Amino acid sequence: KAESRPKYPRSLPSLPIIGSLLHLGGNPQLHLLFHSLQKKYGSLYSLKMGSHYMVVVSHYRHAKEVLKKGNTFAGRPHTVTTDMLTRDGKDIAFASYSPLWKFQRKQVHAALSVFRKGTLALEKIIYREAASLCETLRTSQDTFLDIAPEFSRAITNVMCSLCFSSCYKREDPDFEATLQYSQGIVDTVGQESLVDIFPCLQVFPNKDLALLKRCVEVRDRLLQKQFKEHKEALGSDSANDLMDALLRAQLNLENNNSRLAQPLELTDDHLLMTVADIFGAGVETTSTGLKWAVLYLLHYPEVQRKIQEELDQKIGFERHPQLSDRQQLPYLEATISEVLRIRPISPLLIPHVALTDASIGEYTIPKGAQVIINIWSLHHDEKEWDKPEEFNPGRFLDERGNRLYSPSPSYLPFGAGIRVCLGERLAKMELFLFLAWILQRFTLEALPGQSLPSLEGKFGVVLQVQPFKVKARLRAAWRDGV
Ligand code: HEM
Repeated sequence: KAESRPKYPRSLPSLPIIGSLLHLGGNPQLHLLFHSLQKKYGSLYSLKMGSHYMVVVSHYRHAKEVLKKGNTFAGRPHTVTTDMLTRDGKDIAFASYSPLWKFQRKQVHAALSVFRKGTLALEKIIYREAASLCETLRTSQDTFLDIAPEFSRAITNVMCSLCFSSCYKREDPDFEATLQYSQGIVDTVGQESLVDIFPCLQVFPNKDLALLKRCVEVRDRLLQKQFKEHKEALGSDSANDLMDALLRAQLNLENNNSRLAQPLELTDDHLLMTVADIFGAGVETTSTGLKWAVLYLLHYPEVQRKIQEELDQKIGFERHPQLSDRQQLPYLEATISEVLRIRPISPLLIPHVALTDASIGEYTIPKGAQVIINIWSLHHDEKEWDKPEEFNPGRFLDERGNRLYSPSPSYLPFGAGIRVCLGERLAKMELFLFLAWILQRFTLEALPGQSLPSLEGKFGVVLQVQPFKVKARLRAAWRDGV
């Protein structure tokens, strides 16, 4: 009996060594390039980056199949840059599926749930930072300001509180170093740079790699300092942040390992890389989300006005917005959803790897294949979204203005399944609270007499916003000394 032959996804032409590189035309906007290749190769196709076999997924049905098929696609590729960043995958985001990875995820998840309440209530930390950000905007309300560093500062401080219970003053040299190394990492990691495609190139001097190395050194010096202080203080009542939680988990594991069928070792490296990961994954993503939101509000002042009307009606001017107001502010919530749709912060997710021979739809996917899920394509699929390039928060609301949670299944800004973003709830809290606080007090304005700043993103580990300036004008109700 003839066995049915495996059917592989259609492939871009490929040459030895360089693979399909010539057919990618050197376009650095990989999400757009992959999106456009669908026209010729269909919604599931393959290509070779150097010698790596990659499958690109552009339809939500296939995407959900990949993300929700247990751990089949829960691997991650090793790359030169991410290995340098994570001490060879000892973190969560870039580590392949393993029992230890599961343990690390579980610990962080548990810690984040605890931190929603209690002394380290994340909500209160965000209020503190939102208040401080509003104060900065108030003092510079007559100038056009680059708001990006202000968002980075605010979110960095939220993450510093969460990870280390520390909060930096503006001038603190450690804080400035943190801001700088974070930017350096965003500029260098995951760009599908040549070193990642051809690891052998790392023997030649490489500017990006040298910068990443310097940034990692600075990060490690600061991490080590926190680690030492936390280890010394462990056991005292003040032990309450993510680093403490992981130190306790490490101790528990050491004490209980003999009872486990498969002993696990959470080394200091794993612990440090987990904290660094949460910090890294938490800062750039959320501040980028805030930047996109502000940029879209400059382009669509009518959306800004509607959010302010909603805030004025539901909250007024006597108190600040709180997390419990979310249900009351569906238009703001819908605007956040629409920002994450139209400019997905992580447009290609993080690459997944098939851990066994597998399939997607009718196609055979060999073990070891990298699977790239093009969220950009999902979020701009014309069959799912009416005029996808139009910014329209209304698409997330029903006719009565109530919030519709998923107008289309083709919406996955945080991924799904076992690798879903660990910080989704925290990120949504931050986006909601920072925007609500800012728009309750200020109206955001673009530079007059000039064309509006570009809505084109720059592909990288996050979809970056090009620098722009904004004036935050205090609204009438707040002008008299609030
Ligand atoms: C608006 C903000 C954010 C967005 C849009 C976002 C989105 C994502 C996406 C798309 C992934 C990849 C999922 C995949 O590969 O399938 C991811 C992974 C991850 N995110 Fe987020 N994220 C955000 C904020 C955060 C925050 C605040 C934290 C930390 C508390 C965080 C922690 C993580 C971690 C640890 C992973 C890796 C999960 C794993 O590989 O198992 N993220 N995020």
